[in-house]
Amino acid sequence: MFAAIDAGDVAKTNAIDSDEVDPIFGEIGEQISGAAAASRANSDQHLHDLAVIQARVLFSTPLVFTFGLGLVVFFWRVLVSYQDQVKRAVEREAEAARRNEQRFRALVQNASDLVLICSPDGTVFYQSPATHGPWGYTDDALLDEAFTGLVHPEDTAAARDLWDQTQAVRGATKAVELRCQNAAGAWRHAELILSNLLDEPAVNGLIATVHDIQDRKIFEQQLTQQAFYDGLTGLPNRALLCDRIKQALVRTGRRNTNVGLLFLDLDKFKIINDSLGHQTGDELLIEVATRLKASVRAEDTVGRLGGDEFVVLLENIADDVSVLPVVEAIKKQFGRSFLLEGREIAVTASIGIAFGDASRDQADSLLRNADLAMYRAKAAGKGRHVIFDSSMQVDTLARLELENDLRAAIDGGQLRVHYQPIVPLKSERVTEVEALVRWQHPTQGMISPLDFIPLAEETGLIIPLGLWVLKEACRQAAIWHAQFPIDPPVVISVNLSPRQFQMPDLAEEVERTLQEAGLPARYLKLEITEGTIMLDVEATISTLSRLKAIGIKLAVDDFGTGYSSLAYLKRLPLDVLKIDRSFIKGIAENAEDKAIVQAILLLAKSLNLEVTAEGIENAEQAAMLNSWQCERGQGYYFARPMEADKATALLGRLGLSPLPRVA
Ligand SMILES: Nc1nc2c(ncn2[C@@H]2O[C@@H]3COP(=O)(O)O[C@H]4[C@@H](O)[C@H](n5cnc6c(=O)[nH]c(N)nc65)O[C@@H]4COP(=O)(O)O[C@H]3[C@H]2O)c(=O)[nH]1
Repeated sequence: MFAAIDAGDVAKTNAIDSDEVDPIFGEIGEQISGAAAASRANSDQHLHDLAVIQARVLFSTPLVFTFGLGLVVFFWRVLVSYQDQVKRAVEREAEAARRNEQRFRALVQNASDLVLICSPDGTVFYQSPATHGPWGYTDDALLDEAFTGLVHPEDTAAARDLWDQTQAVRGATKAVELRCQNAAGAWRHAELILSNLLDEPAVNGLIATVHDIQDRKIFEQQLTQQAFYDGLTGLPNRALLCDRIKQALVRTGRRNTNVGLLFLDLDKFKIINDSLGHQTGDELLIEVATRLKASVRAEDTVGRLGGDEFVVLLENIADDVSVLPVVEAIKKQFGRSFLLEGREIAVTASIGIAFGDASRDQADSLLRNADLAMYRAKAAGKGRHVIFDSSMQVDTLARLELENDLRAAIDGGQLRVHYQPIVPLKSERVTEVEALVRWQHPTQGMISPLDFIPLAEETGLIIPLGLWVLKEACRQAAIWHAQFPIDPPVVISVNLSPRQFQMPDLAEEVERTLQEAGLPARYLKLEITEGTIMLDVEATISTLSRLKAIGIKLAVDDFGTGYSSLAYLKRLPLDVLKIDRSFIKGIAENAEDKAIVQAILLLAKSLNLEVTAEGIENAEQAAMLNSWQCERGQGYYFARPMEADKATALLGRLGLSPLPRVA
């Protein structure tokens, strides 16, 4: 049986009766059958399970497939989207890079800066195109050149220094201001910025950026010019002058020398400025500046303090005498007349001189001393120079005091008008009186107008002062007319100063004064000096015409001293020429004076003007002038100026009878 089993002969095996084999085999067989049945059942269960699984699988396969497909699609989409994103990012970066490059290119091409890349030995191996900027170099103009070739010879040392400092330190950036030449050959102010990029593989050189700062430099220079130089003449102004004086004083200590300071003030500048206009005044100042510079050494400083005040600073002055050649040179320059508005005008300057050294002086005290000396020079007459001495400080204080006193005098009733008769030489009767102002000073007594009229003119006090005199004289004349019915009534003559003559409302002011006084205009004569008239003939004609239209008589005072142009003279609406007393003085003994006076008389006749001779001091002069047909005379020979009550008494005594001699 076992053999049949072993041989796999199932049929034979099955045919063997189990009992014949062994009863035990029955048990075994049963057990096996049981086991087989169990096994079968088990198998069936497995098969069933498998079938279930199979069914489940069969049932779930489409789901899995669908799910897997979904995953694939999902991942595909993710992948595609990621790829898109990456692509877009790459494109964006490429675009940004392209734009950056375009921008950089545009910047470099259109930048006004010139950018050079140089090798360590300073040779240019890259040059930005700078054709359109201030530098104007074409693309390769500077290639293979040393970058210092651009730099101004005077700035080459600074450029080399910058190069050495920058080249020594990798990554360093340094800058310096210097001048560089552009393609047209012009030198321009530039800021040279050097960056050491030798460690940068893409560059491997030193970048030199040449940045144009021409405009800024010019602006800076303008600011400096404005701060330290006079805008009109270009000369150092007060601030710079003071600084130079300070420095010069410091140097005196080291060199054991002196500083010499000349303080110049133009004589009569105000008159020129007011009458010929500010533009002409400016022209004069510019010409004065030029002439002053021509009078001194290159190392000396000429400056302008303002107005018509100039200063000359002289260094290394051994003694007082060594400034005199400079003073003479300046005077020589002023010896030539100045051509202003086509006219030759003589201008003089008063010069004050002060010396200083570091041990005792400071800039401002030195200036003040020179200024004081200048005032002394002015007082001594025009065109003079005076050297400072300490006594002048006292005088200046006195002058300041005088100015204050004069202000008080005008308001405080200290002014008086004195009257000097003017007589026809034939009849020697008083037909006219000249009003002459006096100052009754509370402590100094009677002060002559010669001592305060120039000060009043300078300070502008002449305007209120002159108006007061005019009012007082007209008031007095009106009283005399009422008191003494002489026929014709006495004429009152009043002086007008240059400043008064410039008053725009002069004619109106005079007319108002006449009305207030009740004096007819034909009994007022206004005297204007020849100098005032000739300053601006056109303006003079207009002012005189307005006065003439009111009916006032007009006289030229001090005639013969003011270089009148005869051509202009005949255009002026004048009535009288008053010959200056300096000519009358010498007529008896001086042939020249005699000839001048005769010529003036002839001229007056041809211009249809009457003549008054001033300063007649004796009978001989009166007789000579009378014989030359001079109409009128004034002078100590006839009468000195007198107070109003004395003049009133004189007029009352005289009536129409000749004047008794008072001198
Ligand atoms: N040596 C000498 N001198 C004589 C003789 N006869 C008259 N004089 C002086 O000559 C001056 C004549 O006045 P002026 O030429 O207008 O010269 C005047 C005038 O320019 C000015 N002045 C006087 N009063 C006024 C005024 O009210 N206004 C203005 N703007 N100036 C005035 O002051 C100047 C001087 O006036 P005064 O000192 O009063 O001097 C007066 C008078 O006293 C003489 O025979 N010999």
